[in-house]
Amino acid sequence: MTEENVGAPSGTIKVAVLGARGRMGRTVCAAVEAAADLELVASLDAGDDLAEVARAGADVAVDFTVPSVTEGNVRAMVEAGVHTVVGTTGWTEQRLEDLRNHIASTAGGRGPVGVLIAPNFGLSAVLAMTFAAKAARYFESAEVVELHHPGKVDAPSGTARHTAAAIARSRRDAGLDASPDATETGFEARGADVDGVRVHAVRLRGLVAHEEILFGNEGSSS
Ligand SMILES: NC(=O)C1=CN([C@@H]2O[C@H](COP(=O)(O)OP(=O)(O)OC[C@H]3O[C@@H](n4cnc5c(N)ncnc54)[C@H](O)[C@@H]3O)[C@@H](O)[C@H]2O)C=CC1
Ligand SMILES: O=C(O)C1=N[C@H](C(=O)O)C[C@H](O)C1
Repeated sequence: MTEENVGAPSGTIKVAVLGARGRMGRTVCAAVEAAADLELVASLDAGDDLAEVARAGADVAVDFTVPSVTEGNVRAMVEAGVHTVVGTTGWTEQRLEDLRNHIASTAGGRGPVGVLIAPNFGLSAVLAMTFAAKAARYFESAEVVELHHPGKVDAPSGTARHTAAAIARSRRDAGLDASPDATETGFEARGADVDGVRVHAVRLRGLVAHEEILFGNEGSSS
């Protein structure tokens, strides 16, 4: 075995895609079909039978569906012993905790099951979240603005929620107080409160996905 293929899978990985007719699902199907070491064995969308994933012998399922169904899908995959990668947003801390408990209490006939849930796989988004968490401790004020296409069903975006939660954690660890805010009326114009960080969601035809992370101190904002 050469150094390059240490840890590489010994054979082709069989992949099922849930939400296969959607924007991301179609992209994932195309990427799987283009990869030499992956095989697309099932492409499911709304109304299809999830049991097809196990019947097709999938090793891994990729879920890009909608927030209202993703948790049920993942539970079904865990019960079928299929590892799952989830890009679908809408997960809350409570839903994640419930899923952890479900995984722990489900004896998978095919051994331990891994589940990866990420609201964004984009390099720029992951770096932005990392840098935001680092910067947060140095600023009195922090707010997040996300801008998306009008077909998006959840608000704020999963990425914005994740960003705000990371900023909030960093502020707590640094012992910072709440961001200053003298608002007395019109709270509905101040965005969602995610762990004490205000998050604003814009929906505009022509946009795809953007995020702005704003920090401010007296005399210095970015
Ligand atoms: N993690 C990431 O990097 C990214 C995450 N997303 C998230 O992924 C999700 C999907 O986004 P899009 O592809 O743009 O949405 P979309 O609306 O284009 O596709 C969703 C698909 O799921 C299908 N679906 C609905 N119920 C289903 C069920 N019970 N079983 C199987 N399929 C079902 C729909 O028919 C549709 O084809 C959203 O939550 C979005 O926020 C989107 C882009 C990147
Ligand atoms: O629905 C989308 O389009 C996107 N959703 C994800 C999110 O909610 O963060 C990721 C990206 O913003 C695109």
